[in-house]
Amino acid sequence: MYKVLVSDPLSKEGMHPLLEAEGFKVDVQTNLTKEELLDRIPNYDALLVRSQTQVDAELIQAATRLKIIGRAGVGIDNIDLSAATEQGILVVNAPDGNTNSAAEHTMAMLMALARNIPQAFLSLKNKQWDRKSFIGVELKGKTLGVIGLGRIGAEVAQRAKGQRMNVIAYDPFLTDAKAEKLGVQMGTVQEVIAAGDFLTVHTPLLKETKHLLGTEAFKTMKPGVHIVNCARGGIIDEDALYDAIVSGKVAGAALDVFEVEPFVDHKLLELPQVIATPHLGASTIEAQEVVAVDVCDDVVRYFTNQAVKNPVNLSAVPKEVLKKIEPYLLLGEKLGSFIQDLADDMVEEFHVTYSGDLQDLDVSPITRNTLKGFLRSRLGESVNEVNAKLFADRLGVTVTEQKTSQSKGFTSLLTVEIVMKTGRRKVSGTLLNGLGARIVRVDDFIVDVAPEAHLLFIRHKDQPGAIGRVGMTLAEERINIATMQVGRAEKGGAAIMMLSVDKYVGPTSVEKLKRLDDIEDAQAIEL
Ligand SMILES: NC(=O)C1=CN([C@@H]2O[C@H](COP(=O)(O)OP(=O)(O)OC[C@H]3O[C@@H](n4cnc5c(N)ncnc54)[C@H](O)[C@@H]3O)[C@@H](O)[C@H]2O)C=CC1
Ligand SMILES: O=C(O)C(=O)COP(=O)(O)O
Repeated sequence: MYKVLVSDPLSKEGMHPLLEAEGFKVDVQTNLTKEELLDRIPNYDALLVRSQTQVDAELIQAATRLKIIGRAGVGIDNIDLSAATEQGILVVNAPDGNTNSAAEHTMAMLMALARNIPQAFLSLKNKQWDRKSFIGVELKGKTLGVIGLGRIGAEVAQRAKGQRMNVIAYDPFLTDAKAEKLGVQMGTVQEVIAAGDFLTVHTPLLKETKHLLGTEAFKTMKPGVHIVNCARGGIIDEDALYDAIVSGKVAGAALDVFEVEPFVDHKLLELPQVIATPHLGASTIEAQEVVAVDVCDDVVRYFTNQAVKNPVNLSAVPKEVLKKIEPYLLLGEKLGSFIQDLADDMVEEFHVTYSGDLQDLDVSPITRNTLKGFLRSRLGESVNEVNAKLFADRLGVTVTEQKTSQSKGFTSLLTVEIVMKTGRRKVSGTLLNGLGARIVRVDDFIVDVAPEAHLLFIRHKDQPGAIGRVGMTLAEERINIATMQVGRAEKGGAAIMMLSVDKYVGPTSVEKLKRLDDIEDAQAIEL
């Protein structure tokens, strides 16, 4: 008998695959304290949650019998994925079931915000017939800026078109074809932020999207902009939003999600321009039924030895193979992540080439890990070596794997090349005896740098003073240089600098570098 604990409210109708299957005992206990959960979890084979239960490393460590965690929804930021993977626990989610509900909730919030509906209702409840205080604005003809045009963002964009809004969107994986199909204009993130009369965010919460709308972004927005967040708290900096509303720059905000949840007292709610719901985007009868069916189905599949439909973690590599290729898995992941930071346009092709010793190995797990590194910095932790290829297919990125005998003098060489409409970028890495992983080539330039932490790749003209200007600018930004290499194709021609620095180089500092004389491009790389 497999024991399943359901620790967040799931639709009873949606749980039928599990309730009807033989050999499962389901306990629904949705109000457990952390201590109670820690105490009971060792008795269970499966755990089903939504966003409220914090499945942290402590809980996972205590879960000695647990084989599978099902997240009845999209976001998996309440689950410590690496702790689960380390302990061999499979995590599955339900990525599609609540898309429609979240999109409808976003539209409801957008319209309620434009017409002050919650505020007017509250006033009427307080026995005031006040028609003057709640003059709204129309949506028709206004511009909606959408940041993150994935499942939900795309649905919102289509609905906004129905309201006769103009839609401008930014998503690193947005293709011309998709933009055309949805009838949206494509822009950079800065262009979207500056163009919107209304702005709505639909990205996961990642290192790259944390405080995406912060003090600097608010400065560049249109005065009187309205902001909607039905994705994740933390994408918008709540303190910066508060200040922008108080200063009059932002006319109002509609929030379904918050940096810390749950709460009952929040300073943003003291502002009359803010309307809010307690994380209700996915809370419809329909969505809850579908997401519960999806995860319950996967739990049954897992225990009856069938392939699960929505795996979020776990490698499919046999242990013996894993041992041989393990060091290259990490190198591949780092190279994938490195090349993502070099991509300045939609990536259409992703090629991984193996040479030297690597020719004799089964390299497909390395390719999957490289692809995972590439996609993860944009799509978050839900991308893993199991599902990375699936994500690439969905995004229309062609992935190839090749072996060649040309290892350019290295014992083994792993090269990742991306092809975009605007050009190609390439990075190679190797494992050096005693020194570990190194990046040895970027485009056609030879470098030698450990793929770690904060790097800066600069293309410049080989002219006196260029290096000094970069050094001065970084000093002004209080960024310390740890190592620096320069290389050039020919005297006075194209040249590069590869720096490792002591802290994250933010977009403002990168822009400053790009504006320097003789500097053609600068890219911050976070590994
Ligand atoms: N309020 C609620 O109850 C619900 C919230 N959500 C949240 O909504 C968000 C979106 O969900 P889905 O559309 O299903 O996910 P998705 O994975 O289909 O779409 C996310 C999109 O964000 C894009 N993205 C990643 N980094 C970006 C960046 N720096 N700038 C712009 N775009 C970036 C990705 O390329 C991707 O297309 C997630 O955070 C999810 O957890 C989802 C369902 C319900
Ligand atoms: O699916 C998601 O990402 C959500 O945010 C929905 O969260 P919930 O299942 O309603 O707690």
